[in-house]
Amino acid sequence: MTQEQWSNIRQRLLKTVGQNNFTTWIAPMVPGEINDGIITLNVPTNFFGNYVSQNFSDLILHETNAEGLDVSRLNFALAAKPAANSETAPEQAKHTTAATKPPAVPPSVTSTAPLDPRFSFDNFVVGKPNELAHAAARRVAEGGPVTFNPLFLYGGVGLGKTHLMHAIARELQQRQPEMSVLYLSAEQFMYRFVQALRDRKMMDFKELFRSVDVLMVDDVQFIAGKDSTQEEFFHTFNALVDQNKQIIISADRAPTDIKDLEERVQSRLQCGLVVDLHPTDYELRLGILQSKLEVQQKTYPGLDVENGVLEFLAHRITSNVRVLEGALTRLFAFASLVGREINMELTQDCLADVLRSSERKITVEEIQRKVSEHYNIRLSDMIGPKRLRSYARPRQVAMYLSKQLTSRSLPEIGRRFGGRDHTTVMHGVRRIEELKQSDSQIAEDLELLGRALKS
Ligand SMILES: Nc1ncnc2c1ncn2[C@@H]1O[C@H](COP(=O)(O)OP(=O)(O)OP(=O)(O)O)[C@@H](O)[C@H]1O
Repeated sequence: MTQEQWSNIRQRLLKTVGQNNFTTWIAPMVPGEINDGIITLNVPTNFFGNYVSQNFSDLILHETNAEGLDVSRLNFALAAKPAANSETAPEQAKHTTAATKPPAVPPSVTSTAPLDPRFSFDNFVVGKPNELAHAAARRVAEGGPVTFNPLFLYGGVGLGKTHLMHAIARELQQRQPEMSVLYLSAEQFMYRFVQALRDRKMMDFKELFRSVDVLMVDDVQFIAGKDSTQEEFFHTFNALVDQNKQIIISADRAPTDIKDLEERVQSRLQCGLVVDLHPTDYELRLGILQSKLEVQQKTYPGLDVENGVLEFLAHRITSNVRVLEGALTRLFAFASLVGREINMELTQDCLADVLRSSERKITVEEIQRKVSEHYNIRLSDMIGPKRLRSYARPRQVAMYLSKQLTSRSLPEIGRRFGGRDHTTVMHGVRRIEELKQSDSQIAEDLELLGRALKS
């Protein structure tokens, strides 16, 4: 880090922590190296390091990142020589610690992030991939005795985690309006925490979070690597579980797969019910499209969709529900603008970019794996030098499919087949092209493999 960068960070910290805190806690620190996303800060005493770590680390991280530095952790090391100002630090520390105790102020009113009215159970389409998550969410939304705590929902991007969280919150509020339900993203949790530190309102913060009946935190993976936030989250979590209050968490992966999440936090997150939303299948995608179609038709009455269009979209757009939904919205907007009906031609025109980017990229390695499984030979034999027909034919099939289904050139394909020459690949491809016409078994194998790879 350059001197100038550190000086910018210090200036911003001065504004957020105030002159007193700055002189006592920030000014004496001397930055060291940044390694693997960890910045070393040299501090005069262990006590000093602990205090800064507990009270200011998220702020420091935030400002360091704002300066464009890729830092996810702070490491406090004892400075060889006392840093400037350090002699005065312990004395001032006492004052500051005392000063951080806030005056007794009533806790602020519990407020939730606004709930999206579109996200209710009524318009959540259930299929095999999400039925367990849906059932668990429904159970929690009934608001009965707490049976699993926390409920941990996870799944890839755009598979409906936030939708289910909002649906639970809405349902709980409707069934039991007196219940205080706090829904927020993990990012908002962190910013509230940092703000409470800055404004010296930690007591209010703690009281607010410990007084709710249901706490819902979306995208918890966000706090990974943010040590003080994790610590505070851990205490909040424990306090609520102790009081038998329901906690619902979502993340983009399972607790054990969240890197840089403390082990104790991971283990707490797993002690209730962990359910995942699997990637959608064709039937679920079609169901979702049909339900979104009704919404679109209310906005654009009279606009019809030709048979086969929804099926085509469900087949082609497999990445996530958000993209699927966006595609339908765009189709309707486009059709109503140009005054055309929604048929296959319009769909191809209007969604060319989405359809192109959602085409699955098949790799040579995948092809090799599938083909060797199909012919029941080892992958190493397919790539290796053996020339026996029982290896050579599958190898040629794999070369042919690699040419057809990937954008790799012949030399690139050759390199992936044990460093073979491009002429060998060309020969293999031609041989299979010939056999495809004369050998019905080969033609059938190609058809089957092609379909399996594209699905
Ligand atoms: N089963 C479903 N039925 C109806 N709509 C769905 C379903 N699954 C997802 N959606 C819709 O897809 C969009 C994306 O869902 P959502 O925001 O809940 O995803 P997410 O899993 O929270 O994604 P992210 O990881 O990006 O936070 C929303 O508009 C949501 O309504």
